[in-house]
Amino acid sequence: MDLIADHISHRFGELAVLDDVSFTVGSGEVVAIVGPSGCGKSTLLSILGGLLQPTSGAAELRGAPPADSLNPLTFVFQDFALLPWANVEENVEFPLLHTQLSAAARRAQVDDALRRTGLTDFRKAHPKQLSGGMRQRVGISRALAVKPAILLMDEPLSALDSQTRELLMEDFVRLLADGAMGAAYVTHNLEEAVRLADRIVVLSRRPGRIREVVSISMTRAERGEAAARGKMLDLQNQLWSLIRTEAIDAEREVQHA
Ligand SMILES: Nc1ncnc2c1ncn2[C@@H]1O[C@H](COP(=O)(O)OP(=O)(O)OP(=O)(O)O)[C@@H](O)[C@H]1O
Repeated sequence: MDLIADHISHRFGELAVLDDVSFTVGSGEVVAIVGPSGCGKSTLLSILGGLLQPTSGAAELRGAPPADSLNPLTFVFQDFALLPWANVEENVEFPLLHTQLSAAARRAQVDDALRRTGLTDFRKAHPKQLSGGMRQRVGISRALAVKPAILLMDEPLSALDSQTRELLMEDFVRLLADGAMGAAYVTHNLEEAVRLADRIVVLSRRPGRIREVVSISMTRAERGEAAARGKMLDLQNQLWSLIRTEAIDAEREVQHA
């Protein structure tokens, strides 16, 4: 199943936020979306997920979803968005409650999602008992429970310290390895983009237009190897050189606002 951004433009009143953005997230593909602060990345993700109607253009899904998918597009949020009063398994089961699934089928799906994120032993814990990294694993597990075709991730690791972020990136590499699930991945962090994405959409400052689409030819497994470090840094520098001037302008604009 493909997710298509088809000539998307968006305004909030007078404020032009996105300008004619088109790209495709192919089946099993990870597309990172990077760009200066305020260039419209989160707005674009909301449009892709159907939460917001663009001023013009459209977000479209093409092709059949996986047979057992309850929700082909599923969000993973920066702040985890967990229910504080519910334990881990209840949080993961939550999106399944109003589906046709039997209690036994729900249980099987929750068990599978918990296993894939290493949370089986934490199923009775409450969010406040968990570290930030484990909370985000619950957020990811909840997304996996509906068997999505494409994850929509908005800065999923930015609330985490650098070591936890590294571990979660390894989790993502593992979860994405079989190519069954794709992702649109909004991030400020160019290391995450280079490590996880097949292609990186670089937006200009607001109104966000596509400046460039950078393809990463190495496999994700290769990128984790020490020998790839130099190449990875080159790619990050290439991205930073595309963004830097506009990031400075965007920062000044925010400070003067
Ligand atoms: N609901 C809204 N109403 C009005 N303006 C909005 C709304 N949501 C976002 N904006 C504005 O639209 C612009 C783009 O916001 P958005 O959050 O999409 O950018 P971003 O690239 O994700 O930002 P950041 O990099 O800081 O996370 C910003 O100027 C923001 O203030």
